[in-house]
Amino acid sequence: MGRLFLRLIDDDPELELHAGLSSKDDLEGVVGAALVVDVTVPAVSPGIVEKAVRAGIPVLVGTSGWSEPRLAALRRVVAEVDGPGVLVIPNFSVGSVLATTFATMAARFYESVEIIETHHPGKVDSPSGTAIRTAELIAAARRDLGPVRAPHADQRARGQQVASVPVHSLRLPGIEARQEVVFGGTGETLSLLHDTTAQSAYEKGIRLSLDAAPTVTGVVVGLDSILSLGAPE
Ligand SMILES: NC(=O)C1=CN([C@@H]2O[C@H](COP(=O)(O)OP(=O)(O)OC[C@H]3O[C@@H](n4cnc5c(N)ncnc54)[C@H](OP(=O)(O)O)[C@@H]3O)[C@@H](O)[C@H]2O)C=CC1
Ligand SMILES: O=C(O)C1=N[C@H](C(=O)O)C[C@H](O)C1
Repeated sequence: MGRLFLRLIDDDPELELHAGLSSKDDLEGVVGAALVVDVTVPAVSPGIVEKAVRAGIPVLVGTSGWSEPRLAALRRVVAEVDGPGVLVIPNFSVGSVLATTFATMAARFYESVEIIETHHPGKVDSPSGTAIRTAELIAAARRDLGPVRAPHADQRARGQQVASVPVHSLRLPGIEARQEVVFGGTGETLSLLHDTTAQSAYEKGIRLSLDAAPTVTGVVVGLDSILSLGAPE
């Protein structure tokens, strides 16, 4: 992802790279930048983002692992500093954010829903950030209806529950990223499948996010927040 960002920044005459940092570099390297982009690993992402916010620099986060408790802690830091905002994008693919939006729309109509996410074997975290975000939005859409029905959820093979939604993670060669949200109802199922077949799927969302992030206030989450996803007129 870092390399993809470097290429897109290089291609854009409006943008200039301040510094490209890896795990071996000192974080002081961000000082003086107009925007920090964090595409690292969930274990270090909160520290990087907090450092940038406290240095007065807006942040675009693509790293996974930003569940609601982590976002709540970040909101407190951003409010305390009363400075730049943070744009957190769990998935830069337009198709993925549409699929998550459709899943949120369907959530109130089904008692049962489970998520199957499949990624390349190099992915270090599970469940994926996209699956966590999707499960949390489904639970929020059903807030007055209660948790989803997940029978025998205490058995390990039934997946990890995120906001009551069972999530099953597969790591397989031959796959970039895929998520299927399966709803079960009376005499029917509904499956919403999104497949990322190449990293080029992230390019449009990255360009839009680089444009939007410097002027964001507070903590803003999701590509849907900067896209117009309303129904056609
Ligand atoms: N939002 C989205 O649409 C997408 C998000 N992602 C997420 O983005 C993240 C990165 O993915 P990906 O690029 O595939 O992962 P990689 O493992 O290829 O890259 C991780 C990068 O993080 C760097 N890093 C690790 N630790 C630190 C540290 N302490 N300080 C600074 N940099 C560090 C690594 O540096 P080094 O090379 O020195 O180890 C490396 O450059 C993941 O969380 C992934 O889930 C991925 C695809 C799409
Ligand atoms: O690591 C990846 O590859 C991806 N990570 C993000 C996630 O955890 O959801 C986004 C996308 O699924 C690719």
